[in-house]
Amino acid sequence: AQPGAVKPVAAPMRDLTWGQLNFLHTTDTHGWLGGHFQEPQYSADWGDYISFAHHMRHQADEQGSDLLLIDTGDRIEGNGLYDASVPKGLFQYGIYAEQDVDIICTGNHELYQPYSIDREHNTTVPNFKDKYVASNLDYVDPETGHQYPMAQRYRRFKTKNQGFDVIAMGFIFDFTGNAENSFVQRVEDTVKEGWFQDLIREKPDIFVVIGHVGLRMEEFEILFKAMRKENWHTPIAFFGGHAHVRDARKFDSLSFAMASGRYMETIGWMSIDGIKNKKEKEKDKGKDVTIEAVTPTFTRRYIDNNLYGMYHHTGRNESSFDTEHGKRVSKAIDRARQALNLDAKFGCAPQNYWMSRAEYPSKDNLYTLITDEIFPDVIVNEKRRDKPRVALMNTGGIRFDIFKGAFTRDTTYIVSPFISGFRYIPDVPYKVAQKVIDLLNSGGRILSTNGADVRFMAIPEQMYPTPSMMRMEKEDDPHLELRDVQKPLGNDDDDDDGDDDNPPLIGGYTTKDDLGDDGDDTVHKPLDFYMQPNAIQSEIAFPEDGSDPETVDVVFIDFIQPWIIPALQFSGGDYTEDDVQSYMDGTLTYKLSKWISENWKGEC
Ligand SMILES: Nc1ccn([C@@H]2O[C@H](COP(=O)(O)O)[C@@H](O)[C@H]2O)c(=O)n1
Repeated sequence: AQPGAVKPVAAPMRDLTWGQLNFLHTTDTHGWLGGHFQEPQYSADWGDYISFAHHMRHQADEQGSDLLLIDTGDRIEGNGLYDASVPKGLFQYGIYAEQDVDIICTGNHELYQPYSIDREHNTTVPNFKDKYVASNLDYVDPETGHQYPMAQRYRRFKTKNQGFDVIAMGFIFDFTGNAENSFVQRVEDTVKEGWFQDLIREKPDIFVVIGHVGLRMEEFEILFKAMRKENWHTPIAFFGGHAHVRDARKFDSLSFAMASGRYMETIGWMSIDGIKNKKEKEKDKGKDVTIEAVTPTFTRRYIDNNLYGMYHHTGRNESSFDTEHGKRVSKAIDRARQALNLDAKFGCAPQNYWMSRAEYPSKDNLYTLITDEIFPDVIVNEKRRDKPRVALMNTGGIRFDIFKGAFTRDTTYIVSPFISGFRYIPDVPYKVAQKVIDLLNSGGRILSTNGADVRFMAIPEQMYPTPSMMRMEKEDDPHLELRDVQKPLGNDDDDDDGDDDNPPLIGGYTTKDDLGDDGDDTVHKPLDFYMQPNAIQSEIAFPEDGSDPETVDVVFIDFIQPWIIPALQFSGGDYTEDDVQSYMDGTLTYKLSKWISENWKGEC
């Protein structure tokens, strides 16, 4: 773990089940290679993960099973380690590549900016060579316009110990926000491609389909159906991401999918037993047993990313766990963090502000802080200072909670990593402008049928409800309180009895998935979760007498322009992109850090 990170706490643990073929899975790490400094359960860093994987591979070798490492994208954006350097990712790419990942693919965050697409193409793909798979993603050379696969479309290889014949593919969901030097092919089109149709007729021992795809999105279903149509008997293991949740889904008795959370909080574990290789299948045929009888068994665990759990699962301890390689990488992370001055303090948060652990609006809610205190101060165009305005942003633009205490350079990028700025449409009749926020928050179908799916403004966890989310108590409440749903760890361990042999439960993920509710490796106390709106709004410089203004400036974070224009049109405003202008200089990230340094001056 990094110097200064809180130590993990003891907790009741569930063991890992090993099979013939085993996997460790990371996804949506978003630059959190240093781990979580303030949350004990997620405080291991990338160097620790390297040591952990080393011991787990060793264990696999000893017992003659296999272990493969998977990563399903969104490795960048969301932490100072990536975002604070110029150019972005100066240290991140090299540190990440120290882990020996066996199958790796791309996420949407690698594709938002031309720069990060180029880095993927000229750095990550060469770093991982034949381990990188890009089944529906092309790179487009900006100079020549030449379009070609970002990496190989699939990977076929034999596992080290069991000699399983594996065919692996790597997908990204049908993402449309990618920059022009990339091309994402819709999955429904990829499955019609000749190479795909030929490949799924092959008879490997197992297909491993990885993807930056939420398990409840339709892309994996399309792939599953296309594969099963031509290949009834080969097991398929899916690894997904994007939705930032712990989840597992059973497609049929031979196919299983898991997703492993976000931000280096979770390391996914899947094991498969009962896979038959070619020789065994032939033997069965001799005994007149048909290959239809092959029924693999799948298990899954969501490992909390901390040293307590890593020691537990490897049977090691403080003196026997670290490898030289792991230690070297932890040190490299520390050096990079220092070079980037990530601990530089902008201010002291007077309390915790939660994204979804507190209801919106309420005094502990981070979005309430933004609408009530930050926006009124920072959303100002000096030439239009006195003009009444509504200022809108999407809740998905905020990525993490603010904890009481030091708010650092690192925190700034953790909370607000994007480079989005503010635009506006001047002098919109208020009777038009006032309808926009409701359309963004509840006009889902109206906007979505016009190509602006409002789910994609919200935090990823809310986009595709999982069984955890379904465990709701008040279904018709718009600010739904979910009990027992997965939520990150809290430090509210009020049960603490100080008894280490029987450790008290600490708040954290209590995942429910298609296999049940025993997936988390750490038994947690559940935390509350409140659904948040897709977008939030501040009304600024409105008439003091409480009357409605005639017109307002509609100011919005640039990311939501594709929703704002149709919402205005549905509200009766005849606006197009041509009416949009820049409102002020500076990104949300910059405005936020400036506001904090001016307003949270206390000691911490
Ligand atoms: N410039 C951006 C980019 C993304 N968002 C929000 O993030 C969501 C996607 O998050 P993933 O980590 O799951 O890819 C997206 O739907 C937006 O809500 C943003 O606000 N600004």
